[in-house]
Amino acid sequence: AVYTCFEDVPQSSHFDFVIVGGGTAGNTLANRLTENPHFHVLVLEAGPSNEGVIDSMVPFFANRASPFTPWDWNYTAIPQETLNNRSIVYPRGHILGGSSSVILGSDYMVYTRGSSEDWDRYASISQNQGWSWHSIQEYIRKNEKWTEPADHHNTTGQFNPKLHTTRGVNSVSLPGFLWKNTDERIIQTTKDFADEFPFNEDMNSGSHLGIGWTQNTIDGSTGRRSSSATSYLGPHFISRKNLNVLVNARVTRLVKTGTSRDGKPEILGVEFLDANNPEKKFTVQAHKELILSAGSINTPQILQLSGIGDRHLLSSMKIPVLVDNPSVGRNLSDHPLVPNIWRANSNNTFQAAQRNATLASEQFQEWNTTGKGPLTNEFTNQLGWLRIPASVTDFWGNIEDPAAGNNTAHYEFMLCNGVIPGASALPSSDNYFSIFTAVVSPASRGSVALNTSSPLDAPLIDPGFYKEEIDLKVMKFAIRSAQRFLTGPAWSEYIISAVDGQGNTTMTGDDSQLEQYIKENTATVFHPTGTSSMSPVNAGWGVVDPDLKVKGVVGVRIVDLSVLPIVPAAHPQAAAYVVGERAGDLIMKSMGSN
Ligand SMILES: Cc1cc2nc3c(=O)[nH]c(=O)nc-3n(C[C@H](O)[C@H](O)[C@H](O)COP(=O)(O)OP(=O)(O)OC[C@H]3O[C@@H](n4cnc5c(N)ncnc54)[C@H](O)[C@@H]3O)c2cc1C
Repeated sequence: AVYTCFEDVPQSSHFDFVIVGGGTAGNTLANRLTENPHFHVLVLEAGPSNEGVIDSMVPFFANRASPFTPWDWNYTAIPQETLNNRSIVYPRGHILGGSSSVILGSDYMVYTRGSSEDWDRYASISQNQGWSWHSIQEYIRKNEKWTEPADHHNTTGQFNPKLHTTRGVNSVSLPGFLWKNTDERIIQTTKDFADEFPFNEDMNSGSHLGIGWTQNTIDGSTGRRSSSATSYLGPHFISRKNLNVLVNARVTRLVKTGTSRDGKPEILGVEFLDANNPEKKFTVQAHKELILSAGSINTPQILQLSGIGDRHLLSSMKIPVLVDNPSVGRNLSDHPLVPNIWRANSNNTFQAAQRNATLASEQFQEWNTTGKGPLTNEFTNQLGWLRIPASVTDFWGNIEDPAAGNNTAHYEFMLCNGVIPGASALPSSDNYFSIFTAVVSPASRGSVALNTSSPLDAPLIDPGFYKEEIDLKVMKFAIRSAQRFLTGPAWSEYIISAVDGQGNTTMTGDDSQLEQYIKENTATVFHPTGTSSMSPVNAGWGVVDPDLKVKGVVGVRIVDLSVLPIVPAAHPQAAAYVVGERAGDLIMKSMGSN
């Protein structure tokens, strides 16, 4: 069951596994471990329950769940020199379901598995074939539950049914509401410009290049978002006697409980604050393993607060050093994103309901009573995964191509029928079309580090955008590519003119004007990864072994997106689910339980 008060949690003295963070990967693991009725699991989640949070249920209200709400950690990144010293908002889910429950403005419920080369690179970096594309297919099948889109439209040619299954846990669907005015133009342009913008029937095959229909974590039968909380903690799972979830429980540090025979600290305890009783610190101990699933920002923060990290940083905060590991919090990779907006000759865009309260209310009623209509969708019906063509000579100079291989994208298009509410300021009049561009195989790296020794203070988050100039070059190419896309004949009567960005910058100017446009308008796609990276056993770097056990200690694994060494060229919630599923498998096997 889900509890709001620690005293109400039964068997509070005996838990085999304690999972810190009821997010995407954490809830997946909690579900799999409690398939064994003898394993008692406690999940400690800092945020509130997702029950009744309408903004987290309605796909099109996704942007309202974050930022600056109780369901968000409300982080801001440190000022980025490369973005004219701007500090950008850096949302993270603070709610049961974690970041799979909050989806803001420019990012959605997009379900993308990445390219096969991304996963094969993880296997190669970690020297463990269990992370290869071939090996993770079983976890994709355990995760995905394909559902018909909410409007039951004919989906022939919009996905490849052979790649999908209805047997998993987490609902996935195609768009449940079609925007004919833009859907048809986008697909037509993949025919008109087939060389540069080829159509891809299903970008989740492992070969993701091209433009195709977006798959989302939405349950088409209800028109509602599917998160790790609604799926893996759904009614027939959360009723298990051995599955206990405590919300409003913020873990402040891990606690050493002993020393192993080979002299390593054994860590099975956690200290946490219960929002109902903020004066008191609680501790709880796992009997078998402690799992950190607090996500790419909070997992390294908790490690550092517990004395696991770079000794120079820890000493400067007067935190006793348990394990000196400079890799903790380093190696962050994320996707920078720029919204590109054009005035459109249409009155059938997102803006119609934004400016008409009666229409907005009708759309909500339709969603609420029938599970149909425009609110069953997120914001993009089509995505593109694209590369700098080999014909562009001298693009990379001496720099090694940062993509995982020749079939992996350098940049992405998210194509939207208007200005997305919350993602950009809504102009007071007219209608729009937008293409969000993102650098999806970045060379730059950032970091997460404690700002103070207080667990209640936000860490310093540095996404490191454009630290490597090549990423800026890729973004320039991506925006010009978006402009080329709209020169297709399908758009000639539709696109009126490009709209200026923040700070009166324009995307249509020369190289240096375009650079200013990028610097003033870059945000994050919210995909930080790699801050507790896995590395080969006995490597001189990295935070966890390929079985996700924390190096240098006994008792703790990390099970969230922070363990993947590089952000995939994908929206990474599917990857977080894969990490949760594989961790379940690894732990069950190590306990002799399957
Ligand atoms: C606004 C937004 C939109 C996104 N949109 C998409 C998308 O459309 N498609 C996609 O594929 N990906 C998307 N992502 C990225 C994706 O959601 C994340 O990469 C993924 O969910 C990460 O999973 P995780 O398990 O690593 O962490 P999370 O799901 O973030 O889970 C971490 C959990 O730990 C909890 N926690 C943290 N610290 C503590 C603590 N001290 N004590 C107790 N609990 C703690 C958090 O509250 C949270 O519930 C989005 C992310 C955000 C923030």
